[in-house]
Parts: sequence; structure tokens; C-alpha cells
Amino acid sequence: MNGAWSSAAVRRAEAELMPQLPPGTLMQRAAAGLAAACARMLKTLRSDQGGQGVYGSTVIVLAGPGDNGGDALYAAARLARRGARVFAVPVMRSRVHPLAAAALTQAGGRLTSEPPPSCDLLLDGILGIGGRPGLPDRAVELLGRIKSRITVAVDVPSGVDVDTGSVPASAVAADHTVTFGVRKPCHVLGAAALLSGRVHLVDIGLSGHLDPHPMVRIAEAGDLVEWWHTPGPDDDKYTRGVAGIAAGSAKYPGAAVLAVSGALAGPTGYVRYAGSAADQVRRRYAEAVCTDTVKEAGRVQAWLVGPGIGADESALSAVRDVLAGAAPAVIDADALTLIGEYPSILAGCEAPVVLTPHDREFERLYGSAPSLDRAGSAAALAKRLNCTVLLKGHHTVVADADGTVWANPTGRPALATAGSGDVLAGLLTSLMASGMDGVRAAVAAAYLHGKAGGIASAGHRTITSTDVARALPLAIGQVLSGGAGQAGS
Ligand SMILES: NC(=O)C1=CN([C@@H]2O[C@H](COP(=O)(O)OP(=O)(O)OC[C@H]3O[C@@H](n4cnc5c(N)ncnc54)[C@H](O)[C@@H]3O)[C@@H](O)[C@H]2O)[C@@H](O)CC1
Ligand SMILES: [K+]
Repeated sequence: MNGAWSSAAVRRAEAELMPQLPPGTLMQRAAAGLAAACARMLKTLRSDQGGQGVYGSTVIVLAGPGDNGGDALYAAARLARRGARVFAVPVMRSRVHPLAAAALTQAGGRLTSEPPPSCDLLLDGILGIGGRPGLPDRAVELLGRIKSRITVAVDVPSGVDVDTGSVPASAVAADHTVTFGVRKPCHVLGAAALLSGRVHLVDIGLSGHLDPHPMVRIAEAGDLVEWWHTPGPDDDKYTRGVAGIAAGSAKYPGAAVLAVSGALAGPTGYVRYAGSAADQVRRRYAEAVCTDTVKEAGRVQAWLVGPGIGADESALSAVRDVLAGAAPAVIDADALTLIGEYPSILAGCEAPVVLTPHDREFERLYGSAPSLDRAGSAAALAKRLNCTVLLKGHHTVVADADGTVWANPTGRPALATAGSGDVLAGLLTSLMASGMDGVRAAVAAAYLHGKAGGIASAGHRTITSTDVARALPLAIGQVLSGGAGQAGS
């Protein structure tokens, strides 16, 4: 398990470590790592220019008043010593880190209020973990007119809310973020995660000084491998778990087919379908065992109820029957709307429940839409309803009733396609039926679904939910075999 730590936790760790080191050591470690990362990026960027990397490149630094600007200026000094033409612009009048600014000018860089109109690399050293959301006007103006081939944020993209990932005002959109010690929540949550680009971690020696629990946990392929129930020689189709899918209707048979496709891709050995789209499901998947209602289905180890079931009496019965049983349940789509209307159905339920809302469904359950602090909102709903909540978005979060929050590192906007949630819910149900607890199953399902989306949309292909379902076995295979394990790839 990986994680992201709040700015306060980072400051506590730094305060503990700093007195043990000569003054300025942490900033020099940060600057050295930042300069090395920039040098690698410049080398790749300028590979078409006879292998020239740093030498002869143009670098512009937007320098804020604090230590974030200090990191940027010291790193830029290192690049200047390797032959980069460096222009540093103070964005808060002339307030800049004085020693770092002196180091830059000594190395041949220039402090200026008139930078060139374009550069190879723009270094955002405006604000770091001491920043409030929003940018100084001068920074907005400069960002609007400087054309840069690559933008690198120092520690965090300036302007974002570091601890929630919300972006309530202007902020930098980076291609890369080079961060120090640990990842911060803004790298993996909300709109800020998109503005962070690719995140590179520079070790500055903080790890032994951090709180053991991150603010946000980040799933890795290794977690899924550890959690996975690999069938043994004594397993049969029942012991591997039976997933039950109560989805679809005469009006929306596709939801049934897609949810079943997600479940079949998962680790269980058996998928039961209950509902009025049985013919369509049978036609597509000979291996699914179909009944008309939840009550008629045999034993299952986890149920999904909701996708495409509508809001009529039979839909309500399906939700009631699932929640009256002892099996863990995934509540999705129309079932979430019904729970919003009849909250008492959920209140009486004793089995573990995972809710998988998008923003409008969240509002029906919570009474207001998720705030910009999406992780906080998901955690609040989970606590109120004593459930696990998987809040969908371009960076899906999973929250448990005890306040634990996970950010999903895979996934991409292309997954916002009709039926994609049905596939996710089916897979999640299979994972729960195989014995994984609700939080882990939700985290694993979001991870694999995002990875399958990446596989299906390789080469910028547009994708359908069927493509995502078809890519799931490959995504699962890659994760379990430890191969091609890049999150988001
Ligand atoms: N503390 C440490 O030991 C280390 C800190 N490091 C760097 O230091 C950074 C934190 O530095 P600071 O604490 O100096 O804080 P920042 O550099 O993030 O900036 C704080 C300054 O910006 C002003 N400010 C905040 N929000 C603003 C806004 N929206 N508009 C205009 N002005 C605003 C504040 O009044 C303050 O003067 C980290 O992100 C990291 O880059 C690294 O050098 C590693 C070691
Ligand atoms: K920054």
C-alpha cells in the first residue's frame, strides 16, 4: 500500500528530521532531485536535437516567495551550471528566497521581470505545501503568455488545494510534478490530480518520520496480488464464490448483460443472474445461471442489485430481498435511487454493503452533492450509512465507515461511457463473492476497471463498456503476474 500524506503531516516529519541535519540539507536534497528529474525530461524532449539535453536549453522559473520558490531556484542554478539559459521571474513583487536567488545568479541565471516568450521547460515554483488555493495575478498573467514545451510543478501544481485535491480557483496545469518525501493528496484526488500530470517522487529522507497512516491510501498492483483469492486444487465452482447479479429490465436489458460480463471476468467460479432480462443474458453468456427473481436464485456469496432495474415494484422487491439476506451486497444505479427514497431498507441491513454512486446518486443519498473535497464527502456518506462508498469520478475514491480513504490511481476520462459502471459493479460483486472484504473489493475493482480502460483505449481508441469488459481478463492477468504493472497504463 502506498499513500499520500497531508501538508501538516509532512511539516511534522520535516520538523522532526530537520534538526538532525546541517541547515539547508532538505532543500538541497529536494533541489538536487528536482534538477536531475528536469535534466532527464530535457534530454527526452530534445532528443531530436543531437542528444542535447540541459546544455543550450531555455528554462523559465516562476518563483514564489517561500521555500517552494527556493527549491525551484536552487534546482535552476544546477541546470544553469550545466549550460541551461535560465530566467527566473519573481511572481510576488520581488519576494523570493534570497539565498536561492543568489545561488542562481552566481550560476549564470538571470532574475528578470521580462522573461522570453517561450522556453523548453517552465518550472512552477510559485506555491508549495504552504500555498492557499488560487494564484497571484502576476502568475496568471505570465502563465497565460509564456509558451513552454513542458511544464514541471515543484512539489505540487501551484494554486490547488493540497489536502483535498480541489481546484476552486486558478492553478497551474503541469505535465510533470516532482514531489519531495511523499505524495500529497492533491496528486491523487479531484481535479488537482489531473493538473499534476505524471508524479515523480524524490526521496529526501522523511520516511522514518512520518505518521504511519497516510491521509489517503493509494492502491498498488501488489496490494491486489496480496488480497486475491487464488483457487487451490481443492476449490470447486462453489467454493470460489457465487456472484449474484440482479440487474436489467425489459427496458434496459443491456445493463444486465454488462453487469454479468463484469462478474464473469472476476475471480468467482459461478455467476447467477436474477431479473427480467434473462433471455438476453443467456443468449450472450451460456455460463450464467438465470432465474426471474432474487428469491428464486440459489445461494450466493455476494449480490449486486441496481443497474437498469428501474424504480417499479419489482425493482423495489429486488432491493428489499437482497438487503434482507445475509450476503454482502453492492448497491448501484437505480437501487441507490430507491435507497434514497426508502432509507429504512438499508437501515435494517446487517450484511456488509458497498454503495457505488456517481455525483447525482450521491446527492440523492446524502442530500447534497459531493463537495470539492471528494474524499471527505465519500467518507461522510460512508460514516452516515455505515457502508463502504465507492464515489465514481475521473479519480474514483473509496471510503470506509471508519474514515479510511483510498484513491484509485488508474482510470481515465474515456471510461465515462454508458454502461461502464455496470461492468465495474459486476466485477466488484465477483471480488466480494470470492471472499474479499468490501473496501478491498471496491479498491481492487476500481483499479482493474481503470487498467482495463487503459488497455482498451490504447492508441487513443474510443471505447465502449463492452471493450472495457473484454479487456478485464488481460488487466487482471497483468496485475496478478506482476507484468506491465504501471498504474493507469
Ligand atoms: N519545509 C521543509 O523542510 C522543506 C520544504 N520544501 C519546500 O518548501 C515548500 C513549502 O514552503 P513554504 O512553507 O515556504 O510555503 P510555500 O513556498 O508553499 O509558500 C508560502 C508563501 O506563499 C504565500 N501564499 C500562500 N498562498 C498564496 C496564494 N494563494 N497567493 C499568494 N501568496 C500565497 C504565503 O503567504 C507564504 O508567504 C514545499 O512545498 C517544498 O517545495 C522542500 O525544500 C523540502 C524541505
Ligand atoms: K509549485
